[in-house]
Amino acid sequence: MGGGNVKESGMLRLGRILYTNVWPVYHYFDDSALSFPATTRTELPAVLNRLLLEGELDMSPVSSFAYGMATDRFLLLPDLSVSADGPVRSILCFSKKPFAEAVHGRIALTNTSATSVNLLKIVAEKAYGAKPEYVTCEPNLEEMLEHADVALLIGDHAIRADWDNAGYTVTDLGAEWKNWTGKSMTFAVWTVSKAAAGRNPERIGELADALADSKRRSLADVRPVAEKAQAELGGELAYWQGYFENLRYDLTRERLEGLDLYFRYAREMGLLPQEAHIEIWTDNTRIRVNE
Ligand SMILES: C=C(O[C@@H]1C=C(C(=O)O)C=C[C@H]1O)C(=O)O
Repeated sequence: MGGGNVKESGMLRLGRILYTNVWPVYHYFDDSALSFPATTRTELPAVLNRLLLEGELDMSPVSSFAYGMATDRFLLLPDLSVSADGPVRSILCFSKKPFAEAVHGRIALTNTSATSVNLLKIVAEKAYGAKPEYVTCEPNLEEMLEHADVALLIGDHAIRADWDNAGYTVTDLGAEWKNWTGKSMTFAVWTVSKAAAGRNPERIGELADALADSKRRSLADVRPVAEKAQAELGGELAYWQGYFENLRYDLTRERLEGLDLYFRYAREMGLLPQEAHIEIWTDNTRIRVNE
């Protein structure tokens, strides 16, 4: 069945990030329990970014940078993000020399990310005054460091590489951003296309509620999510509990300030083609009903 048919049948096309960091938002979410038909594609962030921007998805978490590329066509679901107010633990630079030295050389960037690769460019060039050379690579640490001074990995690739760390210096990009700007950093946001939001506001409301509800239940007790992560990826239960408790899944004023600054720097460096104006979806139908 082609994309056109899916659209005509009223199916809502959802995305989901493949990495463990989004699990609290999905642990108690079931797309088949929604009152309307929906399909979910689970992919690496870079793939979801492309699918969303090409109009192949109606609602998806994506790299916040990808949202910044097209704020005119998309809205953010409220109170959802993958953020960190300091160390994130899974967005890591590996280097053989201290980061402040290595950052002036050659940087290997994972091809799975958009937010973090641009965050590293901002930090390297604005905070460290570096003019590095960048190469984009598959997320394989040993291969990356054969040809580069710094390797950036994100998500589960970063977590596994950190566990196997063979003595590399590890620099957490969330911590770098916080130390430099004093702000939190938002890596992923849940976006809905303005077209889909206009067509089906009730469905978007139901979806936003279901995701928020799953998140609330997961964060009230992260143990079940941490146990699932341990069963599927290994590691210690305490590691996963600490990992999920450290991440921020909200979209408060503080998060938006951090994201806004990131977009501003990205624009200044020519990484974003235009200014990014953040706009959050609100359920106008519900407000009208309640008035
Ligand atoms: C916290 C993380 O955030 C991820 C980072 C992304 C990016 O750099 O583009 C995209 C989605 C997020 O899930 C992580 O990967 O560890």
